[in-house]
Amino acid sequence: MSDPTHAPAPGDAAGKPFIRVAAGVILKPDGSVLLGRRPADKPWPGWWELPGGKLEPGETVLEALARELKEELDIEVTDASPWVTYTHEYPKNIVQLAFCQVRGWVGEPRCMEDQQLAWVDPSRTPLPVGPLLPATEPPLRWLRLPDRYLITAIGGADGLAAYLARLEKALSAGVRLVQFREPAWAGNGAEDAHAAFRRVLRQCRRHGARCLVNSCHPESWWAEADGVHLRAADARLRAAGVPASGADATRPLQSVAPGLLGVSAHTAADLDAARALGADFAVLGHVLDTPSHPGQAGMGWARFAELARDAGLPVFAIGGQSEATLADARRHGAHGIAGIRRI
Ligand SMILES: Nc1nc2c([nH]c(=O)n2[C@H]2C[C@H](O)[C@@H](COP(=O)(O)OP(=O)(O)OP(=O)(O)O)O2)c(=O)[nH]1
Repeated sequence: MSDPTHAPAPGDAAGKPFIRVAAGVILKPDGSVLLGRRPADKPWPGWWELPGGKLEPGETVLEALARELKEELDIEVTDASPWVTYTHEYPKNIVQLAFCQVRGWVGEPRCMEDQQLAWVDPSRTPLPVGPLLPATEPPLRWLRLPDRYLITAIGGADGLAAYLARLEKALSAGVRLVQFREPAWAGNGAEDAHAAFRRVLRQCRRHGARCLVNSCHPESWWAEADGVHLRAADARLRAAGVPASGADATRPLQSVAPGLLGVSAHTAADLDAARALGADFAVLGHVLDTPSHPGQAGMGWARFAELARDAGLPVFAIGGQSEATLADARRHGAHGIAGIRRI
């Protein structure tokens, strides 16, 4: 779980200068990311960061990003999308960093400002470079989150064998993040569901995938999983310190469920709760119409983008998502896609 103190856009509350920065998460198809070492003539000399710089008056984030990457690295950006906007308070200023994923560019990045460059694999820690700027650590951690999140819908004991076969296919195809969520389990009840959860967990682990458990399941199961995924209402209660029924909201979540923390969100208030709890990511939707919410129109991509922009943490799009929508999701600020049927 991440440090919950980094709320976005606190303004100039501490009386410190507030600066806006566009930073490029320049990704090669193999997942490696480009880091730069700050030159001697800038603040924080010698520290490693993502290439980028301050917005000039009247510039959008993507305009500033394109200008900075041309000036610093001599590349032309051809494919960039907003990712996470994150605010960090330094001793002397407050910096709001709009991290953008860059997957297309023309030219070979080269040092134009006397900085040093290195392509690193973010999944290999510690990274083979010197210290990172404090606000550069979260995006490198977020890059270790898969971009597809599969949620189970087994239904009951009768469907388990067929589901495990489907899960095997998804894991073989590269799915590395799964959520066990069975709010309406049919069969012999909780005991049966617990056995199914353990089967799903074992199968995920055989593939090196992580499996979270939804907070609709007993808190006593949570520590077995690779993390917990809180329903929106549970996250709001916990963020407010109100005990949820059957759960001890006063016990720190990290001690009940070590590992990843995901939160479901439908509104800005839900995303605020996710951030307050230090969630690793949120799942926001539903975006497009989906059979799991018949008759309820999706929020659409424009609203999704607006909410995700202020979330301050990685956001998965849910509702009508599939491989075919991943590019759209990224264009609108999503970290990735989540779903039951087509992930
Ligand atoms: N580019 C970049 N800046 C970062 C990162 N993490 C982080 O805390 N920062 C902070 C450091 C600085 O306070 C600020 C960026 O300012 P900068 O001095 O590099 O901006 P700039 O390139 O426009 O430079 P200048 O006009 O001041 O010379 O953001 C990061 O990963 N990338």
